[in-house]
Amino acid sequence: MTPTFPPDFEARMRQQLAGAWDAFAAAHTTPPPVSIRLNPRKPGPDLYTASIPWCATGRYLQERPVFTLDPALHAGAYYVQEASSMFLEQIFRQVADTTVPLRVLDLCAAPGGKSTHLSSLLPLNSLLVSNEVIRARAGILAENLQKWGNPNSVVTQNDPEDFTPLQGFFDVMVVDAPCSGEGLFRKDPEAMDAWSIDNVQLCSARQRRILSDVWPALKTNGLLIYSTCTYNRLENEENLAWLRNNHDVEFIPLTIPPEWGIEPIEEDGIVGYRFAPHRVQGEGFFLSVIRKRAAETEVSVRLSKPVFAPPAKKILDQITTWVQTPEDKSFIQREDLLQFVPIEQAQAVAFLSRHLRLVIAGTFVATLKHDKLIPEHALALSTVLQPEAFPTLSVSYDEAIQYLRKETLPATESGKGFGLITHNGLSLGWVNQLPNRLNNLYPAAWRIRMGN
Ligand SMILES: C[S@@+](CC[C@H](N)C(=O)[O-])C[C@H]1O[C@@H](n2cnc3c(N)ncnc32)[C@H](O)[C@@H]1O
Repeated sequence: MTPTFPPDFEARMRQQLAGAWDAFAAAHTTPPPVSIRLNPRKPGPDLYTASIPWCATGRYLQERPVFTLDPALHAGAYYVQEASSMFLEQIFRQVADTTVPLRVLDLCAAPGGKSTHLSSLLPLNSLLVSNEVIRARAGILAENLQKWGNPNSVVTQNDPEDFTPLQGFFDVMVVDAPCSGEGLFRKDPEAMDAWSIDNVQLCSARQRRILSDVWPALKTNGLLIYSTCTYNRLENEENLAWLRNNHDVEFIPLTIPPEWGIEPIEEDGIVGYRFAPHRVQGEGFFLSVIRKRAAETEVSVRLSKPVFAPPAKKILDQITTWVQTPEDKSFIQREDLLQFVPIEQAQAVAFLSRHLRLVIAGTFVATLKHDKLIPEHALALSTVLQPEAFPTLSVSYDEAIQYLRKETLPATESGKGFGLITHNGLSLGWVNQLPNRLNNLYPAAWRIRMGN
């Protein structure tokens, strides 16, 4: 049955879509497609049925499995994401230069759909700063990026205005702005109750504020990717026109085969792309790529004194055997926590720590407890874990679920000390092997609660 759309929304969309309103409304009576994006650096699950044309690792599923009960999801082998959003990939295929390390900001990043994608699209010696202003959501973002496992991510929890002083720091900025969410009405019909013209206006004004705050942090010739999951002009075309009127910008066109069903928008010098569910197999989405032409000064990331202490030699000797290619990593110690970042980005991360609230700086390796190193969960999920460094305990599906529920597993014959639990070649986390049982070290906050 066609949903009852908010009357003001329907009236506007009828006008905006001209003759296509009936097809648009009818698309809201069909179930939203289920799609996932595979992690190219982890063994993939054998789940997919069809590829998503604009994303090499995107797959449509025939039906929605119980994702929570799939160990591969918890291991970061894939991310559940609606298909239109995966279009981000085309910018990195067509416009951005990914042969060199890039500094990228994902400003409104939680829960991490675009950030996990960006982290795979960027060279591993790049720096991805994934930011989320709301504290609880920043925690979920950090969890998802740790599961994804790439060493190029930093998670921050800041207001957009905190980025204003970082002049010319970023090569690419993604602003996936908080919006009125018209494009999610099919997936989340309750979003219709929150919709109003006042809220659209409020969102549009907030988006302009966000863009003004972060604009100085983009380099000259740097790319801004602006996206929303809404259809109205106020939050899309009119915000782009406002950007063009207030800043020296160039809109970048992308090459899009017509059969993809994406609607290119070109008017008055602005260029954008609209996704609607009667034309694409995905939800409503809008995206535009903008190059900054104005000359921007670049902040110096050089600091007079080192911010982070290097670990003691004895510790370093041990943890460098736990990761692949330790020579291209910079290891640091923050209180009892040992972590690493790509060596090329060490100075930039130290600089950021002076300006931003870092939730995660690189990959957590271990915690120092009474002179003993306890491996961190993030290391188990890291794509650069040295697999030979720890004994592995390959478990069945039922045992994997037991482990992910943080239940105690029976002892094995394999030895004592820290061991890596794996299922279908994917690392799930650590256990401490004791003579009579395996002590389950899965993070309590991440455990599966379903069905308990
Ligand atoms: C569309 S969602 C981001 C989705 C995310 N990019 C992804 O792909 O998974 C917008 C995000 O902006 C955050 N947000 C809300 N108000 C904000 C503000 N004033 N400034 C910056 N971000 C804000 C929300 O908490 C939300 O996480």
